[in-house]
Amino acid sequence: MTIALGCIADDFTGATDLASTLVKQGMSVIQINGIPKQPIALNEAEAVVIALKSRTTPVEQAITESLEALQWLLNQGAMQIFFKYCSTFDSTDQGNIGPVTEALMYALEETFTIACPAFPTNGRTLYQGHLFVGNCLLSESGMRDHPLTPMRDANLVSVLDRQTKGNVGLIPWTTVNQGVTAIQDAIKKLKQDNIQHAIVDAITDQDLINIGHACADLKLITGGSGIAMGLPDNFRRKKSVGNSEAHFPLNLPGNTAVLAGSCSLATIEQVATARKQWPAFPIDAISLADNDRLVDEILQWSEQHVENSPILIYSTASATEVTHIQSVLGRAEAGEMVEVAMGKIAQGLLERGVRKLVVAGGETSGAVVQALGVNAMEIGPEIAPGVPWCRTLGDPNILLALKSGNFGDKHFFLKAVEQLK
Ligand SMILES: Nc1ncnc2c1ncn2[C@@H]1O[C@H](COP(=O)(O)OP(=O)(O)OP(=O)(O)O)[C@@H](O)[C@H]1O
Ligand SMILES: O=C(O)[C@@H](O)C(=O)CO
Repeated sequence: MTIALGCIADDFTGATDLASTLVKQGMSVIQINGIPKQPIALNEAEAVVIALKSRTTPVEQAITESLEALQWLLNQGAMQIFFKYCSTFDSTDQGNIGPVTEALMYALEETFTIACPAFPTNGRTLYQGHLFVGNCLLSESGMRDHPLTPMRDANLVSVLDRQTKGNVGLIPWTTVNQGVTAIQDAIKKLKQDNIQHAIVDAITDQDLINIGHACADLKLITGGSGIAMGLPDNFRRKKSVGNSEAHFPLNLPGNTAVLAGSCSLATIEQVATARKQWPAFPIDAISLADNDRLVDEILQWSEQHVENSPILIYSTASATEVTHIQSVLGRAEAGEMVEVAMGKIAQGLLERGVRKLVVAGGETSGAVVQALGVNAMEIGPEIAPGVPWCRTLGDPNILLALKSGNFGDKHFFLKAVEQLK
């Protein structure tokens, strides 16, 4: 059995977001964390999402890993490749979206692709090439102050142009709104005009479905999870996928914990709400650098509470606090240090009987999933748009919810735990 769609996600929360979108559209999907080192039972999966932690790694490393993932997916028979990045286009002028896209295009001998991060259900829309988050431009949203990829330009044609060797064009909403044939004609015209990348406007789910249908014959599609909504239909038309429903019970015995390493605005609110209900431990990043016993202290603290209640452990801090911490420790160093600590805390929590774990933040989720050695997961019920519960395949046997920093309303952590009852 070969797979139909092969996906490469540049972070772990993004991967579950995409996998959940495909599952909701009736595809059977497995998420694999990292490039598989051994054969993995694909259990008749129609799509595989390989989760990488390549959003903020050095460009060359992101390219190498993405190409390895590509080769693995092609070896499984993938007929189309999807490169998933963040709905807020998280990247820097050096990359990694542009360089990874171009490396994948070269390897696939493809001369054209689209870039569409829109995700209207979560407030990300694209108009005239400009990305909006809710009612403000990306550059005026909380993403302005992201700890690793501050986004200060909302014009994605310019942003992508700075990251690519090829030429970047636009398929505007006036075209997208005319439907599939108009989008296909625009793609033909852009190709004739020697354009290699098109930012594609999208405001509604119907726009995304039409764009997905119009791109049935592209070897590579890039974007957020929204654009994947139309893809299962393309394969269904070719009779290469069926209509599956993913369900598994959320009744695993064991303790429950939430680890938040995201400093995004939605997570800040979610932490503020949950800490009023549950025992909570704030991690001070500067103390983490000074005190090499802090992780052990946190785990000792967890032992006093975790049998009786879900617990929350968070490094989440405001933009002002993060700026201060980064001025003391360095941007990358602070991020890395908190991620390593979160990985060790997650390992310690599993040793203390935690079997249900919510993690907030893509980089944080990557660090935690890698520390726990979770190789693959299947996708279960959604807690909020873009965030499903997942069940690990193999050891350790746990339930995981990997939440993108800015997803979910302020009750998200409480809702996630409520679903376990
Ligand atoms: N208090 C802090 N000070 C400085 N850096 C921090 C702090 N807390 C967390 N970090 C780092 O900030 C980064 C947050 O990125 P992460 O991807 O986990 O969250 P996010 O960007 O909000 O989520 P997503 O990528 O899903 O949108 C991580 O590298 C994390 O270690
Ligand atoms: O697209 C999104 O916003 C998310 O899936 C994500 O990638 C956050 O890291």
